[in-house]
Amino acid sequence: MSDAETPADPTTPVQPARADLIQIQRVSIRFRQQQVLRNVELTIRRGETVCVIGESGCGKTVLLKLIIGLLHPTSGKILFDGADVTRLGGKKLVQLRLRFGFLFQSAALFDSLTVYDNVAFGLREHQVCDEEKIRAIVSERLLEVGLPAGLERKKPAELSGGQRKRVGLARALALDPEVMLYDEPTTGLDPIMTDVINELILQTQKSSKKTGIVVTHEMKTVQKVADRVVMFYPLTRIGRDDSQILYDGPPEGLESSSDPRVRQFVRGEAGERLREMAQNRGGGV
Ligand SMILES: Nc1ncnc2c1ncn2[C@@H]1O[C@H](COP(=O)(O)OP(=O)(O)OP(=O)(O)O)[C@@H](O)[C@H]1O
Repeated sequence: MSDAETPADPTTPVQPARADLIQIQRVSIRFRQQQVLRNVELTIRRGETVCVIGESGCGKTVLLKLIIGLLHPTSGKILFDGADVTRLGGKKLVQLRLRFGFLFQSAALFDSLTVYDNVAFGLREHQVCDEEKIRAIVSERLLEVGLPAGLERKKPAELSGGQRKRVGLARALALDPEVMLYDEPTTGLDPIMTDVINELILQTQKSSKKTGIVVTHEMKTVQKVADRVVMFYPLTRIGRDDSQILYDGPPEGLESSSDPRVRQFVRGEAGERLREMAQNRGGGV
């Protein structure tokens, strides 16, 4: 009998929900010669929405993939609700991933399936309910993300970028996950649609008290949805003993951070990078 089938022992007191939902403990990852993360320590608490920011290539997406066991750390541990993700495989890993919803940069929809079938995909795959219930859930989720009726028969190629993101969000929410992972959810959208997606993320997080991790380059997204912001820095730019996390705190504190690298990043000031590029070319700015 698997753990999942073991009947609950009524004499065992119910464990209170663990406040520290995701614990990243001294995690490092290297791809061949390239070290991307080094001794990262980070705890995500249940119910909070954490925005992860940082320069392109500093390892934000790698971090999300480590959390759901798509990548394995070279060293260190990742605990989800007390279970060591790095040791899970097979059925247990599938069960773990069911507790997560993902909205990827590209929305990652199946091109050959209709909007309806895309949103229904996970529910059918994991046989969580019958078709009648699936129909009700799909309609509810599409309504939640503000997509008009009739759109469910279309294919992804017939949708705008913003509509595709919303279908991706509806699909991610279909299984009512505990944790939502968003990887650059507003990239490529116009400012209005960006705000629509930000608002949907905010509503999702607040109404169902989900835990959320949002990888983003958009400071408006950060200001709107984050309870907490974590800023990573590329390993190539820091010393051997320096922490890769430059900032961990509330969004309001970013602008006044004591670290000039944080202030420059959030203001989008390229000063240091321009000087480096000029130096590499052998000239001044
Ligand atoms: N599976 C992989 N194999 C080899 N290298 C990888 C793999 N996945 C990521 N990398 C490398 O790890 C580094 C960090 O990648 P990652 O996608 O996490 O960056 P990021 O911070 O999300 O960047 P961006 O903001 O541009 O999306 C990159 O240099 C990338 O080439």
